[in-house]
Amino acid sequence: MDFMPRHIKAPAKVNLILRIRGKRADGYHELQSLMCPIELFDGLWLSPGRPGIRIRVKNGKGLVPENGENLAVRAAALFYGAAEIPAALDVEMEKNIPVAAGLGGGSSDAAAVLMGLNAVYGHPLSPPELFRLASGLGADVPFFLMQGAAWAEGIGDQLESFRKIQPLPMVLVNPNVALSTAAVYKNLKWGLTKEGIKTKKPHFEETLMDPVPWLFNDLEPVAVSMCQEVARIREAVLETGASGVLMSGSGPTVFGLFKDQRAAGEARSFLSENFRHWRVVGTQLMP
Ligand SMILES: C[C@](O)(CO)[C@H](O)COP(=O)(O)OP(=O)(O)OC[C@H]1O[C@@H](n2ccc(N)nc2=O)[C@H](O)[C@@H]1O
Ligand SMILES: Nc1ncnc2c1ncn2[C@@H]1O[C@H](COP(=O)(O)OP(=O)(O)OP(=O)(O)O)[C@@H](O)[C@H]1O
Repeated sequence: MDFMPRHIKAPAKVNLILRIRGKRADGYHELQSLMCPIELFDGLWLSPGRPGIRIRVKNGKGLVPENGENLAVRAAALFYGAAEIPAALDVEMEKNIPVAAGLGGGSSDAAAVLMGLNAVYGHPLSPPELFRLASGLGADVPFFLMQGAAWAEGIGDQLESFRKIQPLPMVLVNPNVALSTAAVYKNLKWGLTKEGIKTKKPHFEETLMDPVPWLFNDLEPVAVSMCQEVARIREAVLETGASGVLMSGSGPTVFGLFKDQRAAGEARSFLSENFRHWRVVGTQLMP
């Protein structure tokens, strides 16, 4: 089955709130999180190809696998299997989202491929079927099917759309060090019986007006203990006048929120000029 080549965009995310509630017998952690897509995208070209699934990574070579281990390819393979369509796909990936960074890049690529292929083949899979495939690929993947901010519980798979967020200006700083999500959770050393604090789902009107007082991440001290740069970045971003600073997900990327584009722009210039070994990106919460 042929289709017209299609370009799709896969956004990164930040966790504005991330509370770990406990550990399940299978090793996964129960959490509560306010997750929000941001305006930083990987680009993916889906084109019909010879039988099979191939991927070519245009930039960031060596950062992500260019084979069947790439989450985009794994997602495509699951899609073709579930839809009972013979696989024939070329994927070209422009990797802009830092890898193993707490920004959910691989998960977003996977969700974008699931939705993109479902669209080009005329929606053979229902939303619950897509959701099931997404859950099998990783805890963060279902969130990216929501295409907007969401309140997440369970291991990140019980999702509720959260009203549109303000397009708040933000600066992301990544120390150019990869931090494995599995290692960060492991270092949390959470007992099976221990119960974390249960957070009430935040009141969305208040949070959306100003998320700063709500910013919280249980994994931040763990990541700091594994990568001291996270603490240095936090300090440096706060010194630029950010109204709030937090590490995203399992890190090590830190984001700073700013009251307007001008303040964010100045902070971005200052940080990129003075800390050349960090990757500094200007972005905003996706409205
Ligand atoms: C840190 C977050 O990004 C916050 O949104 C997610 O919880 C991580 O989601 P993810 O990267 O999609 O995670 P997966 O790829 O499913 O799992 C990677 C590893 O992280 C750990 N993991 C992940 C999610 C979760 N709720 N509990 C966990 O303990 C597990 O050890 C797992 O082996
Ligand atoms: N398309 C992809 N993009 C990014 N990483 C991928 C991809 N496919 C496979 N991977 C592998 O997955 C790992 C990290 O994935 P990812 O970038 O999603 O982590 P992350 O941004 O830290 O996610 P999280 O926010 O869930 O912590 C790396 O080891 C990388 O090689």
